[in-house]
Amino acid sequence: MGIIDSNILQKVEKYTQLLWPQGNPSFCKTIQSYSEQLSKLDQTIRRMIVESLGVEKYMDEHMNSTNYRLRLIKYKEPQSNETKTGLHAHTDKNIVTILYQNQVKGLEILTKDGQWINVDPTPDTFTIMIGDSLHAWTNGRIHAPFHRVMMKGNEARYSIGLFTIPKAGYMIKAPKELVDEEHPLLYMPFSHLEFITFSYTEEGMKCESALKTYCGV
Ligand SMILES: O=C(O)CCC(=O)C(=O)O
Ligand SMILES: [Fe+2]
Repeated sequence: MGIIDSNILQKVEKYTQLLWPQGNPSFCKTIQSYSEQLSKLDQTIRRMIVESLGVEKYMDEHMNSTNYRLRLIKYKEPQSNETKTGLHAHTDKNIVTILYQNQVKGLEILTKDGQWINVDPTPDTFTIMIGDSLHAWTNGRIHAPFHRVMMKGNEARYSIGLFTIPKAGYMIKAPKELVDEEHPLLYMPFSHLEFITFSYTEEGMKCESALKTYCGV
């Protein structure tokens, strides 16, 4: 289930009507309040990234270039001793993803030296993932990791992801201050929507990095 603009109550109410035509105020309030609070965490993280790269002059442009989408996901228990893939290995295509989950393990991240490691968050932990669009905007300074969900055992896994997404029409382009001889431009400017569309094509799905294939220099 995916809710666009989940930090805006009217948008959540409109979506909720599809599931509960008579309305569900408690669901709406919970979703909106969760999204609003985590959007502040997202903004803190992005401000820290922009500052740490010394490109504060792009702060407003960057902060105003995004929307939020909330996704609620259920991974069924395999009900056998075999490990089953819940979600194939991928990089997120957006800016930042903030994940929260129940206490059923399954999320794995590929380290830069090629090892799959388990993510095992405590109930008071969020997992923050950088997506391809922020990786490209920082001209590769920040890594967007491959991750996947592997299910075993007999309990379902639930996760909730808040995805920060570039607004339609916004062109993702690394600030010129992040491009120099030591750091040549890695990706041509691109539209997130067009990149997503490419990533779902046969070519986009079979290449190792949809981002590199789509707009790599
Ligand atoms: O369920 C999770 O923990 C990961 C979800 C995820 O990677 C995604 O939706 O892109
Ligand atoms: Fe993901």
